[in-house]
Amino acid sequence: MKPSIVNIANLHKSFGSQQVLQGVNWDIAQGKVIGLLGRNGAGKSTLLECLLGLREADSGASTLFGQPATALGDQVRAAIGYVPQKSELFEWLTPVQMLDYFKVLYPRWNADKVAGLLERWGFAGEARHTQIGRLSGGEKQRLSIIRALAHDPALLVLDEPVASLDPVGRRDFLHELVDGVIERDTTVIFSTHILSDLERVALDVAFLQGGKITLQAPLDELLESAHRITGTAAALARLQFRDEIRRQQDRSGGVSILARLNGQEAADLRAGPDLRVETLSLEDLFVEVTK
Ligand SMILES: Nc1ncnc2c1ncn2[C@@H]1O[C@H](COP(=O)(O)OP(=O)(O)OP(=O)(O)O)[C@@H](O)[C@H]1O
Repeated sequence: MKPSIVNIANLHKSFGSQQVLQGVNWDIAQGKVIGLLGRNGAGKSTLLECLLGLREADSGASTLFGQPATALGDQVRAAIGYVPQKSELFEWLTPVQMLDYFKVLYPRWNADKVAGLLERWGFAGEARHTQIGRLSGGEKQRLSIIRALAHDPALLVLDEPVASLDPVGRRDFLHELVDGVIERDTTVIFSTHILSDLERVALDVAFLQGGKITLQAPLDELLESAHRITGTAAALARLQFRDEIRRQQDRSGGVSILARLNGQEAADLRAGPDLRVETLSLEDLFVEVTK
């Protein structure tokens, strides 16, 4: 079994009376690539910040590489790459100056990789000597990603990394993630709302809902096994599932169950009367799980 890189135990965080994280438990093994999903305001950024020790939780613990996130040693710090939702780059420096500044801080800085990414990601010409404050939102985001990848981190945490990228920028980023990062057994956690991107790179998905990770599974397995079963309350009342995700009743009295089924279980249900059994797209699944 691969070692655990991130371990979160019973993490709570409130802002005033608003309880955002309500007992998050999450264990992430080395080499996992996880897409973190949740509705706007679900607490994804808060969770990623608490996970990294950048924001103090009210209770509970987060450990990275076995060390408390709030007291990381230099070696562990140097093994982490982070792209925040709003990048805080040094606006008065140029991209080259900013990267030179960070280079000194990281023993494993990969200068060849940085040069290649600058070249391919739109910083071949003038932009590399333009003050960062004058770059567009997408250019700043690319730069923030370059900075996070530059030291070949063992743990990469990305908070909506592609939100301001155009389709070409997103494709370039996904390429880099698949070829340059995931292949090296890097552990990656990234939050996103762009589900099509997730289907291209995420091996696992985790849903944050109601302040907890309510579901985590390999994406392909989940898409294959997740079914929505609908029918009358009477027909569904009899059904019990080994792997039921949620069960709810709508206003008209109809019931819908979201459950993970194997092929045989789905076929048996379909053969019975009064039930509708459907597989779900990732978007449908997102809607169902985060209701
Ligand atoms: N510093 C803060 N002070 C007060 N409330 C905050 C603070 N940071 C976050 N919140 C609140 O906590 C909740 C979760 O915010 P968070 O940014 O973690 O959500 P998110 O899942 O990342 O959302 P999105 O998908 O929109 O980026 C929101 O309701 C937000 O308003």
